Amino acid sequence: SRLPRIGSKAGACRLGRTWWGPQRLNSGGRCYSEVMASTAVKYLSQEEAQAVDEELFNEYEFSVDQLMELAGLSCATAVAKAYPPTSMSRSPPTVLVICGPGNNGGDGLVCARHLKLFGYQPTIYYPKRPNKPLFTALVTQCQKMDIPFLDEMPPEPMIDELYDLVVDAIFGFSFKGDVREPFHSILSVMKGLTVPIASIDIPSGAGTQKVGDNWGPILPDEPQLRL
Ligand SMILES: NC(=O)C1=CN([C@@H]2O[C@H](COP(=O)(O)OP(=O)(O)OC[C@H]3O[C@@H](n4cnc5c(N)ncnc54)[C@H](O)[C@@H]3O)[C@@H](O)[C@H]2O)[C@@H](O)CC1
Repeated sequence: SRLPRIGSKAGACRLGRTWWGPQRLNSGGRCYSEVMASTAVKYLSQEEAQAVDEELFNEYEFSVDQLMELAGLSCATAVAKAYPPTSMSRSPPTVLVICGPGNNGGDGLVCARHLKLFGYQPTIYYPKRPNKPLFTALVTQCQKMDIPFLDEMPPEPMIDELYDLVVDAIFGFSFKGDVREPFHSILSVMKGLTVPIASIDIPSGAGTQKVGDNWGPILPDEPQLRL
């Protein structure tokens, strides 16, 4: 069963003053808290999410791996709240984490590691791996925790049969243009899935400028958990 839409982290942001200083996120001359006054959750546009990122790097001097660890842990925590292991049909519940070629994929690797610690049985599909120490280290850490990596994207019926949940860590706010292979084929398979999909930041392939309006060019129109 799919859950109602839930937003947090970079794709959406809770009402109230956030620790990185929401007044910097302006919209039409109004400060962020005014923009959000009438709603409990505000989705961030691509520019807003990137501006938060820039500020964290440049002014607060966070490193990528610090932020990625927090992002992945937050996502695993959100999954565990929305789909507690005790509520799933299998024990331990099985999760397929599909990782893309950028930092969103890195968030997925970290998320998989924490899901394992939270009592899930994650499996990773990571078809396009950047040759950078940050990502090779994340892969090593998952391997050391006996999290298996698939060589191929399983077909739709197999995913529905073998996994309780899919974590979509393919693209975040740097996605643009038409989806290139191998991700076009991967997203086509995901579109037909009946298991719930938890997307990190935004559903992969969705236009970030239309967050909240149009999530469905690639993934199912049904509700998804967005982290
Ligand atoms: N910027 C950062 O350092 C951090 C970013 N994080 C998360 O990572 C995400 C942004 O990371 P990135 O900037 O690496 O970008 P993404 O992970 O969104 O994607 C960039 C990658 O996707 C590929 N790509 C883009 N459009 C494509 C298309 N149409 N078809 C096929 N491939 C395509 C690019 O070539 C690049 O390899 C955010 O959503 C953010 O939450 C977190 O890890 C925290 C740290």
